[in-house]
Amino acid sequence: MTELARSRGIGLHTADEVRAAEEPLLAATAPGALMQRAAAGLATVCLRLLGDTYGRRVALLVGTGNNGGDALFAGARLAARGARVSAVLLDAERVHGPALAALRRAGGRVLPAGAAGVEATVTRADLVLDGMLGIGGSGGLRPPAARLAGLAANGAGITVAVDVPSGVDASTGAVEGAAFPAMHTVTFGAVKLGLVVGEGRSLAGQVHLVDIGLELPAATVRQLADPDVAARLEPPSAGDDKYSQGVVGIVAGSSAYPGAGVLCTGAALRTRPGLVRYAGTAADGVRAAWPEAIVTDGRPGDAGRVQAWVVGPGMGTDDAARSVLAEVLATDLPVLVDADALTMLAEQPELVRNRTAGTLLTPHDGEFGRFGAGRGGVGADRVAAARRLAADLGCTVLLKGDATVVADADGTAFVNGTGTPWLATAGTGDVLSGIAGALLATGLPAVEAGAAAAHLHGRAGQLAARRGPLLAGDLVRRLPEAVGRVHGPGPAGLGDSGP
Ligand SMILES: NC(=O)C1=CN([C@@H]2O[C@H](COP(=O)(O)OP(=O)(O)OC[C@H]3O[C@@H](n4cnc5c(N)ncnc54)[C@H](O)[C@@H]3O)[C@@H](O)[C@H]2O)[C@@H](O)CC1
Ligand SMILES: [K+]
Repeated sequence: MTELARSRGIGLHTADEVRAAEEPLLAATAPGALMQRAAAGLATVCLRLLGDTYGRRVALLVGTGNNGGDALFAGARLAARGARVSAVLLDAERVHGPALAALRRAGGRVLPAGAAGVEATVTRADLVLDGMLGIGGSGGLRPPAARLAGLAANGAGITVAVDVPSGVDASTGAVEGAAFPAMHTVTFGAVKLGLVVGEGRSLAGQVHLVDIGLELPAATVRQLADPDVAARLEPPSAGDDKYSQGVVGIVAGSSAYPGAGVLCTGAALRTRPGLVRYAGTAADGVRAAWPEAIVTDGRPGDAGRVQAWVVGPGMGTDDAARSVLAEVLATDLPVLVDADALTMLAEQPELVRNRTAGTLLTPHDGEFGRFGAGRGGVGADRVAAARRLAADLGCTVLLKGDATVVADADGTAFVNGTGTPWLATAGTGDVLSGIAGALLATGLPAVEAGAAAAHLHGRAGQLAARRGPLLAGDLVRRLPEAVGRVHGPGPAGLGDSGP
């Protein structure tokens, strides 16, 4: 197996996939065995978070399904270790019977959601365990559940979600109304896609995966961690020369606004310094900033041989820009299309429909909405949105966001884990394009180049933000460190494990 095939990243799964995988396992194991595995893993994480358990107050928010059962069985384990555990039942008539009995046997207290002492119980708890809704939840939280989520948010305790924060769609990360704000989510059998994308990402906090023996199908959506990105970013070998590491050509910026050209070219150089070419009207600015680049103020065809193109950031949308875009897309080379080039492409999508080489589109939500398949906006299911546009155009779409999504026309997708809110700054998109273009030129498939670039970009953002507010230029300066970081010995966890 190649290094790349081994480094496939962490699989992300939908609620339906998890339910389908549970069925045969439930049939093959003793009744209740899976729930005990889940509860044991859950209790272990809670014990670790609590530190000293004896006498600590734990509130369980208990819904009507198996998610509530997990919380109750875990609560019984914590009570057996000396914690003072109270279970708040959303519906006392519909609750997992054996789990409730186990909590009672262990000395736990039980009260209905409407009881007078609920507010104090939840807000003063050292740890609040959210077992209201798991993968069986749908739609927004109903009022009693929404109220409990609000109390937990205002309380002082550590908030821990069981499997998925209640109110978050486990498959999409969408939230309708209120949701439980978890500092930690203990999830069973597989990392649910909704924990790492959309609103679910920030509501899930740190994700802990408990193995309960599920055998899942190969994931169609994955998240790269540092070692996976390192495998896609081979250092040059002894036989390499400046041409053999992948040469990217950049068309970005303009004479009036050279910044995008400078940032994009710099990012490409700092990612893959072998050789970067630039062609466009920001030539003077790029030459002054990056003497290492080979620069022409002519057309792309005058730039010399490249293995991939980046076209778009700050290039304008006039007739000259349109003809440059058409020239680049008429090549049989991989092309990254960003910013102004996306605006032009949305009016002429036929320019990419029949391309045979990889085409990577990198829209933000506004640019996404300009395409036919993007009308109506991105919506709450960001992975589905990226897949829709990719399938419509027969290309690869990198949809920027808090958790950037990269999707291929065949449905293969990645969700990035390293994004930081600091990246919402002018010029950071130009940097991302430079990184992804440099990786495209190494021969990586567009979806992989996009995913690895988003990861590196986020890492550079995390590193730069440690010193305070970041500018796009700081990202370029931090790129060598980000590359070093992914090659380092860090643990192979979810991609957001920090700088
Ligand atoms: N199937 C299994 O063997 C295992 C399941 N596990 C747990 O079971 C969970 C799934 O259990 P369930 O399928 O029982 O489903 P849930 O426990 O997620 O919730 C289902 C219940 O919630 C109610 N509900 C749905 N939407 C609601 C809303 N918006 N507001 C209020 N109530 C709502 C439904 O009426 C139903 O009674 C998993 O997330 C996991 O925590 C784990 O114990 C591992 C093993
Ligand atoms: K939950």
